[in-house]
Amino acid sequence: MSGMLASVTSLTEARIALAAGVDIIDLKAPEKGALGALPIEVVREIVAGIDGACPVSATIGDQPLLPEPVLASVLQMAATGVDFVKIGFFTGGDMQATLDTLAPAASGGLRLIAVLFGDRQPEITWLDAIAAAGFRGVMLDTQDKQQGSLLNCRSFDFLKDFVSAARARGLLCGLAGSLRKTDISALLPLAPDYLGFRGALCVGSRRTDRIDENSVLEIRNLITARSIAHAL
Ligand SMILES: O=C[C@H](O)COP(=O)(O)O
Repeated sequence: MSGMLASVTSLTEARIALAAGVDIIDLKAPEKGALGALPIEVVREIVAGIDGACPVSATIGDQPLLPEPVLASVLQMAATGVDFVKIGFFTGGDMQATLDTLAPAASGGLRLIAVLFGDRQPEITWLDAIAAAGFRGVMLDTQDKQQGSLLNCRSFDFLKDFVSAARARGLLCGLAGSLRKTDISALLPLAPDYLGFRGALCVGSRRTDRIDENSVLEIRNLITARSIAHAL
């Protein structure tokens, strides 16, 4: 049964997501990019406000995979008490050197999620190095939010192979990327651990606008209903 991740920008939005029954509350600043980071003090406020009622993840911002800056951002975000720290695999860095630098933090208990971008030609073979570095999970998202849904930029077979490869390596697996409610029926048969949303939850489907409670509930209920139907 797949779960639902909702990306929020404030404690008010986090409480709406919690009340709707989402499975992961994800903290990010959409106006700062694909994985924009919220200010540390806002993250702390939300973590305190949710108070363990639901797993919370947070992004460290759109930054190249450079070992020391990424490690510093990860440690700072982890110190807020979030359950998962999400790291974008942006170009312009050294993926293996960064994974090597993060591995001790992962083995020390930090639950790290690698976010790959379906619109940036990710390689499924990267999952070997991500798993070897001790990451807890992996997501396939999109970087350019103007290019439409994840389904517009990767084939269904690729998504199927990605989810299977993550599962085979013991990695939690999420699919996201400008997903719309009409994408849910197509994606749930792949049985990712969760589907991630921001844009579709927002007023006018504008990811930088506020989330709309009814949209959150509608997508939550669609995922639940379609998962049950698929399981029967
Ligand atoms: O992790 C999930 C992402 O926040 C999804 O955001 P999006 O729907 O704007 O692509």
